[in-house]
Amino acid sequence: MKSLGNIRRSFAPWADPVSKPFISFNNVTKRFGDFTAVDDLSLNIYHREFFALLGASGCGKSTLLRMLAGFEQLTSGEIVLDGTDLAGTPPYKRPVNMMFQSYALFPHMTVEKNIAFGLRQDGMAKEEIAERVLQMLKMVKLEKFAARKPNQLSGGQRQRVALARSLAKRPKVLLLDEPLGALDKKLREETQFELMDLQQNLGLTFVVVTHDQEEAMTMADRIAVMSHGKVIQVATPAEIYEAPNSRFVADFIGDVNIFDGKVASANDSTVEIAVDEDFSISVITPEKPAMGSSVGFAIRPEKLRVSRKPPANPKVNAASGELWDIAYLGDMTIFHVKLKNGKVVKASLLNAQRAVDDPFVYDQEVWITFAEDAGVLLKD
Ligand SMILES: Nc1ncnc2c1ncn2[C@@H]1O[C@H](COP(=O)(O)OP(=O)(O)OP(=O)(O)O)[C@@H](O)[C@H]1O
Repeated sequence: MKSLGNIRRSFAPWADPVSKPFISFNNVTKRFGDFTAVDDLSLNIYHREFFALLGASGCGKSTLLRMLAGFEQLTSGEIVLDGTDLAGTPPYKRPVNMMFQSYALFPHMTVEKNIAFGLRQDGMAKEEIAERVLQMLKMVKLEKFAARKPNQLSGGQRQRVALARSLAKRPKVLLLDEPLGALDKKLREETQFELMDLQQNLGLTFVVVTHDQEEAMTMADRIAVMSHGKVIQVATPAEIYEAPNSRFVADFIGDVNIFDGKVASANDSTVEIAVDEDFSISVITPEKPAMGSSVGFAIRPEKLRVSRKPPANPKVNAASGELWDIAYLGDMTIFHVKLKNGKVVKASLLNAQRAVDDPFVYDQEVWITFAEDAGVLLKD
């Protein structure tokens, strides 16, 4: 797994002030009539990065990819690749290739011919084509299937042919629009890791569009979360999850509890938020919200502790309630706790032990507590 590899751990060109972006979207806008699909968007992607564009349907992520590939003209702004403004460069002359869904394979051609197609069009010598195709077949582990037609393959195999075909021309950048959309869960997960290996071994830059947050979290070095043609946050999966910059991102990625309140006090590092008369939240944050302003506090279910005993200070970072629902999922248990103020919060507990002496039961009075650095302040 890439994320555990030492090489990858130190891969962070975006944090290095001397490294130059490989792809830059500078103030890119795309309008269809009076509808703005991409709105004054700026974004940098680095060489060898696995970059994911994540967002709900219609947020503009495919349009962004299609502009990079050259299938769509910009209304304004520029896209720079490796120091060159791409305006005026037709799609087939760009050093990018787009991987289409598996159904874009030619049904009457064998796997081998499908992979060779682009190379032939480019007029590559026959022997060279044969060599390249074999290399691609090995890479996607389909040597034995070279002579089959697409309809004689499984969905996953077809997907791998589509991948081999799009990599055969050795593009500097591979664009993938929902590449694993057609696959079932298990195959999808396997293919995710294959894609990550390939990208790393070939030293390519991948830009993938997906609406599947788990997929983006698994594969990407960084994720851009998009909404209504704008980028809301660009960060590593861990940062997106642990330090969402907005209510939108906190809510979009994973499960979250959000509390609303007003800023009651603040010092250099800590802000106190009054939620109601029995419950206030002390949070360590670099944010400097105005006194009395309305803010939110986001905390993930696994960061909440559930206990039967009241904590030492029951007014700060602690609230009591009733165990409303218990869902045992095997590896973890999810608790829904209905607080005194009526709000239902979600807490998850890892089942690290097989048997528990004194398990939680429904309707029991419990306390949820959390640490000062367990959640984030949301100013919007
Ligand atoms: N050719 C077009 N003419 C008019 N509107 C378009 C055109 N292409 C896209 N749009 C609109 O632009 C918006 C963004 O489309 P886009 O395909 O980029 O979304 P997306 O985020 O990729 O969504 P999905 O996940 O559903 O593919 C949508 O509201 C879409 O209806």
